[in-house]
Amino acid sequence: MTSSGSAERTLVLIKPDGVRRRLVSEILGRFERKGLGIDAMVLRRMDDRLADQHYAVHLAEPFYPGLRAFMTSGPLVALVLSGDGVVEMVRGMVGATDGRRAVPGTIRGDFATSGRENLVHAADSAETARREIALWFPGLD
Ligand SMILES: Nc1ncnc2c1ncn2[C@@H]1O[C@H](COP(=O)(O)OP(=O)(O)OP(=O)(O)O)[C@@H](O)[C@H]1O
Repeated sequence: MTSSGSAERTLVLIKPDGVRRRLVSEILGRFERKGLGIDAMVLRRMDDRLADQHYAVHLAEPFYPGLRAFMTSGPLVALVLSGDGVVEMVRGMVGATDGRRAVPGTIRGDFATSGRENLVHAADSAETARREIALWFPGLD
């Protein structure tokens, strides 16, 4: 672990498809080469309870049961990235939700062809990032 003081932070997940497809270093490398800090990182599985907490806003969505089954289907990599403006910057690097519509040059645009198995999650606001970091890395300084 490294620490980068009080810079803005975001929570990113390299989803189970990213681990299965051996894209962890590719995805992580993009964030590193961009110049973002890695403040915390772990390989772990999401269980149903954590999925329900992480995706609380999506519990009632028709796609949620499939999303939960996918997100709990294997290990994923959770990480906290830091840097000025990192929340918006990382969302831009990840690209549109549906890999079929994501622009080339983005992670999903380059590597995903699915609306569900889209490789990466990134918090969508500073407030969401704080909530998700507390969920995945309780006690992180
Ligand atoms: N219509 C759908 N069908 C299947 N899965 C979906 C659909 N919409 C969203 N998902 C899945 O649920 C996740 C959360 O949806 P959301 O709308 O928050 O997308 P996002 O903000 O681009 O993605 P994330 O929150 O994972 O960064 C998506 O990343 C995708 O895996």
